[in-house]
Amino acid sequence: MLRTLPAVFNISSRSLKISLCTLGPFRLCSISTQVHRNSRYKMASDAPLLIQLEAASVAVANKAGEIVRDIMKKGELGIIQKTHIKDLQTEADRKVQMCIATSLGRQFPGITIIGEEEMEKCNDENLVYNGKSDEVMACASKCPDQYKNVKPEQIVVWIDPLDGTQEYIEGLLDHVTVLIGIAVDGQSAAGVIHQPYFNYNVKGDDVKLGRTCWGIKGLGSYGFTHKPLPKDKTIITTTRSHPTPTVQEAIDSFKPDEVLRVGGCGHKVMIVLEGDAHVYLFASPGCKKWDTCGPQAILEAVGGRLTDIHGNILEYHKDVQKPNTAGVLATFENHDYYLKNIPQGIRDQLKVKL
Ligand SMILES: Nc1ncnc2c1ncn2[C@@H]1O[C@H](COP(=O)(O)O)[C@@H](O)[C@H]1OP(=O)(O)O
Ligand SMILES: [Mg+2]
Ligand SMILES: [Mg+2]
Ligand SMILES: [Mg+2]
Repeated sequence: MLRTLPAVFNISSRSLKISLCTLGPFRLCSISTQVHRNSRYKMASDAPLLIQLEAASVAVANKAGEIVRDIMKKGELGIIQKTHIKDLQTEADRKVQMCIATSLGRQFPGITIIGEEEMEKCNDENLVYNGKSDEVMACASKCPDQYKNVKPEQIVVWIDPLDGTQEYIEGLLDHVTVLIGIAVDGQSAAGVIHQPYFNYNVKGDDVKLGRTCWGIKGLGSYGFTHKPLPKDKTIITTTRSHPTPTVQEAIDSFKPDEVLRVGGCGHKVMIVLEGDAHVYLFASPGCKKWDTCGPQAILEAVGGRLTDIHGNILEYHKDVQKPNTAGVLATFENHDYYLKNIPQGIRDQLKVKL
């Protein structure tokens, strides 16, 4: 398997060019496909582009959840190793990325799409989906002023087709999420966290499997409920499958009453959003921009924050360094209190590389 860096998907007006950067000599693989001048896109309601893109992202994330469940049901995960033993990829990672990237790329020519996995030419039109969430489209009139006139060239869509691959492989299915982040002028603006296995171990005929949470900064976040955090203790959520001594040292510095060790960036941000942990702390460069762009928008749309461990706002323009080299700190409230708590020794170990 070619070990690749993320593909950058630039969709020009008439053809779809996929440039793949590999660890070896740079390989430009351009696949020209007639991009449907999507009449629906042209004649679409006069909802702002950002609203339409978020609506399409919610809809395609639900479709992606079906793919994730179908592949698990079939049991042929097609696991391969990327850069190291804890950096795996399955057929679900590959297929979901193709589904989301192709579906959004065809509907919204001119946007930039960056995915975690390598892109191959779409070989199955059943993967292409151009629905839009009614719930999101109904918010068109409430689109925040700063996003009303956003143009395609201002947008970068960050796709983590399957966050929590390690846990998916190990069968910890409720740790798995599908993440879509929408950045405008390099700043996280909107996001989708889809949980394909939400409720999967709840019995009952009318139990709905799967859940999609979404949010737009300046508008709000939907699909979950937040309960007040306990005042008499500190609960931290952090990695279960990528621990390092620095990650542990940072956690110890908070003297937590409880540590929830679970997989997935999206899953841990959901834990913070729902009020089950005061802080998500990952003092490691392991997370990438596709892990954080979407969850950050949803969190910030309800007053939370997601920064690196120095408190810097993460950048999401198309040329940004993909790894979040200075870690992740996410809170629903009191972000500065937790930031101040991180020892200088930890900060010195995790430098920002833009
Ligand atoms: N060392 C690493 N190598 C590869 N991916 C990592 C690493 N650390 C974190 N990640 C990515 O960040 C996510 C959050 O980390 P964790 O689950 O350990 O809390 C992981 O699910 C994984 O995303 P992905 O599963 O999409 O590859
Ligand atoms: Mg991965
Ligand atoms: Mg991920
Ligand atoms: Mg992933």
